[in-house]
Amino acid sequence: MSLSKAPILITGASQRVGLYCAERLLDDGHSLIVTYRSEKPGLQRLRERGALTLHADFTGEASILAFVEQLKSHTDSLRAIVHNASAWFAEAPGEEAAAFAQLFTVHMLAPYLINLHCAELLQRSEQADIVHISDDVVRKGSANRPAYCASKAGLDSLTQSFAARLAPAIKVNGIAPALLMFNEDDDAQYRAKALDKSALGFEPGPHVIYQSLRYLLDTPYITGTNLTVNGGRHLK
Ligand SMILES: NC(=O)C1=CN([C@@H]2O[C@H](COP(=O)(O)OP(=O)(O)OC[C@H]3O[C@@H](n4cnc5c(N)ncnc54)[C@H](OP(=O)(O)O)[C@@H]3O)[C@@H](O)[C@H]2O)C=CC1
Ligand SMILES: Nc1nc2c(c(=O)[nH]1)N=C([C@H](O)[C@@H](O)CO)CN2
Repeated sequence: MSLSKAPILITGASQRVGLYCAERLLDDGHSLIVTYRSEKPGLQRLRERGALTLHADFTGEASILAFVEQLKSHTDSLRAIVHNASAWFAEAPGEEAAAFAQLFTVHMLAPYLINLHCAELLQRSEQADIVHISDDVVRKGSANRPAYCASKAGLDSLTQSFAARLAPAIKVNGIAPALLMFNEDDDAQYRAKALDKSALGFEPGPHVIYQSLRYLLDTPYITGTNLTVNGGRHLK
């Protein structure tokens, strides 16, 4: 499938924030390519709306580079890359190294290799952006999920490095959310505790990430920046 104008690529867009932003970008008239790891109901709607859905499980260098080759067989340019794919879990006792490797791969190695190998596609677009979806938790660290937090901290470093390396043709920025959307299995106690951590105290939902993404895509003079979208967690 060859796409007309330079598409936007969002990784991990089969559900939740990625799926929501994909729908909004289609509403805005963008061509869209999304990656998914497992087939989910929302993907069919994206396909019906003309998005190209590519399967990708970022498990290591080979699978990441295989995805890049698959992507390049469908398009020779990109308007933007949104690195949204992510895993969020605490390392299980005895499985710490495997967990760290998995989180490093999805949050750092995949954005790193995709940016390196797809910069040429972005350079063919008049406006070009890379957006890394990070996490406000990097600000203070995480006792419960140190490996997750470290991998997101590494992603923040990549934001600055690629911003310096790819300027002026490509802007590179991050978005650092705190609580956006609860997961189904989050109980009432967890939800109350999480809401109490921010000054604004509510679950914002995925629209605040779309608003942040729209701002970064539309503003020509921002690069190397990490937008904090945390409801004022740093105030408490
Ligand atoms: N939700 C929240 O409250 C917050 C989210 N964030 C960040 O915002 C972004 C979106 O969050 P959310 O929508 O909750 O994300 P999800 O937890 O729903 O994960 C997004 C997608 O990433 C995919 N994924 C996971 N591992 C891999 C992998 N190895 N290779 C390819 N794809 C993979 C998942 O695929 P599959 O469906 O197969 O599991 C999933 O569909 C993430 O980067 C997250 O870290 C930050 C702070 C708070
Ligand atoms: N990939 C994911 N990352 C994160 C998630 C999630 O569901 N998937 N959720 C959070 C929490 O909402 C946290 O911000 C508040 O407890 C963090 N990252």
